[in-house]
Amino acid sequence: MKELKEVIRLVVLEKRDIVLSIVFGFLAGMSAVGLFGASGYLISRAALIPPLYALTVLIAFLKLFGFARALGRYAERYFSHRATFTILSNLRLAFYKKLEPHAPRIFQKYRSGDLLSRIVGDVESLQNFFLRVYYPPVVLVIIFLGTIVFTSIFSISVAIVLLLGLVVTGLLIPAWYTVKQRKLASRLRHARGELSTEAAEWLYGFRDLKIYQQLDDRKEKLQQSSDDYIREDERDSRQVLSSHSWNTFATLLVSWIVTGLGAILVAEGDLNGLFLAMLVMISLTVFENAAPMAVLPSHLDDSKRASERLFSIVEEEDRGSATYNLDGELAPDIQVSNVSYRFPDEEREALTGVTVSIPAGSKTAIVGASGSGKSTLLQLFMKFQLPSSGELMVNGMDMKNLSEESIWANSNVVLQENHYFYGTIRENLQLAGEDLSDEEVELVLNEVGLEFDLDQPVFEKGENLSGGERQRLSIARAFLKGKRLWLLDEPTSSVDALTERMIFDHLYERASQDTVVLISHRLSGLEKMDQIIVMAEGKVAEAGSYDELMQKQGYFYEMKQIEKNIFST
Ligand SMILES: Nc1ncnc2c1ncn2[C@@H]1O[C@H](COP(=O)(O)OP(=O)(O)OP(=O)(O)O)[C@@H](O)[C@H]1O
Repeated sequence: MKELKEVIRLVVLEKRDIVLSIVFGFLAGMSAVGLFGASGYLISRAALIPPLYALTVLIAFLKLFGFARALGRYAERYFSHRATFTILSNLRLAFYKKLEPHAPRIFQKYRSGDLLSRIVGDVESLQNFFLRVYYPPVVLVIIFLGTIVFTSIFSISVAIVLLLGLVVTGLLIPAWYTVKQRKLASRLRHARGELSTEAAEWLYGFRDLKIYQQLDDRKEKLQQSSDDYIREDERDSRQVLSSHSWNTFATLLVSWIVTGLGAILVAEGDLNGLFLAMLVMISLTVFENAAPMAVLPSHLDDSKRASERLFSIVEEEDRGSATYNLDGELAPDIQVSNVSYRFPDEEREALTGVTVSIPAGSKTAIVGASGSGKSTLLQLFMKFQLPSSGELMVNGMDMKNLSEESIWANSNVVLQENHYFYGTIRENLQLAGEDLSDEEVELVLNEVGLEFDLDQPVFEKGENLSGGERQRLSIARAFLKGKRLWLLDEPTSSVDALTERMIFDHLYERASQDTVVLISHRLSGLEKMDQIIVMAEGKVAEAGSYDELMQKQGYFYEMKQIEKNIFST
């Protein structure tokens, strides 16, 4: 049950509703037993033409049991469903709180469809844990015990038959199907994950698939995943039906045994014949409560796997204690010593033995060939990942101990791909701060060379903006945030050279006292930087000021010559 530890913790929080569900479940179950038992007795008694008052009292009891049964069932459903919805909402919240700090790393690791299926599908699956796994066995056992104690007043042997019936329907059959279910359900969940991944790939990649005429292939794959899922789902449903059938068979068998045994006991004079119909009716009714046990194995297995899958996303990596916050008042000092990093499931290291020093308030450019590890290094500065080995210190503190939230809150970040929300230009810029005035926003838009009306609409993912406009909007967001650490990954790759120069002039002005790390694809305009780090194949090839690197005539110098030749031809 360790897979369900977190879910059980959240379930137990709803103590009040759990107790009320059990109390009213017990009331409903016992009232049903009372109702049918009393009707059996009434029929037998009526056949003997008793005085009218005896019948009137029995009929009054019947009405009372009928009323109590309906009330009990309603209240049980009300409290159990209320508990379920509260547990689900707590579960979503608890999961989201765990997910949030790991979000950037997780988005890189999981395909979006798989992640979505886990967040939506697995949380939904867990709604059955309380409703169909956690409390029904408790209600079943106490109703049976109550009924067995009552039955034993009339016949110990009938009570023993009921007890055996409880063991078979409440324990043996569910246990047998729990074992069988284990093999089946993992295939169903795998098929569901595959289907949602394929569906997401199909939707997100529709345009490119169409252009490259690969739609038919993908459609076939999607169809295949859908068929696999339907087949596994049918297999799962057959299993549930079979469990149901065996449970009902055992239930009816017990009623037959009670009838036969009762008849023998009456014939031998060990049981008053008046109570035979009552005992048979009781045995038929009490097993109604065993019906939910037929679906328990599939829901138990489903809940275990769902919980395991859900929390495995956020529990698999020790991210350090992260108890300290980055001081937002100071321009940070970053020291990287002998850092290596390998992406999960990758054989090759993205960074190998990287040592760099980025003093507080300095301006650093990182350049190098595509795939040389520039963005990976920047990701380590943002604590999207932790180094596989080596030391990364910020303001003298190990990165492991700094909370990622404080790093993100205190840095102005422009990544290669940034998100733009459906809304207006103003709303997209207010991501940097809700209280920003229109004047501040307009000033910054001017500095990045955009002449937008603040109420101009922005479509989903910024689809009505050009690549350069989107980048400049991101830079404007970073300008508006105004923190002391700037982490910029090719922020102007789609912007023309003149506008780029203007943007950098404003950047240097705004960040004159701040720590700036800029990944640049162009080698021009880096003269103003305090140092340039040249990366090659995950290592630092060379580092120094612009003049130093040019004098050295090494890797940077060569790159510069190549760039010059390209632009002069
Ligand atoms: N999420 C990832 N999973 C696995 N490998 C990755 C991932 N992201 C990057 N890599 C690999 O790590 C290496 C360094 O990539 P990185 O993005 O840091 O290079 P870069 O220098 O920033 O390249 P570019 O200039 O093209 O952006 C590459 O070999 C790349 O394939």
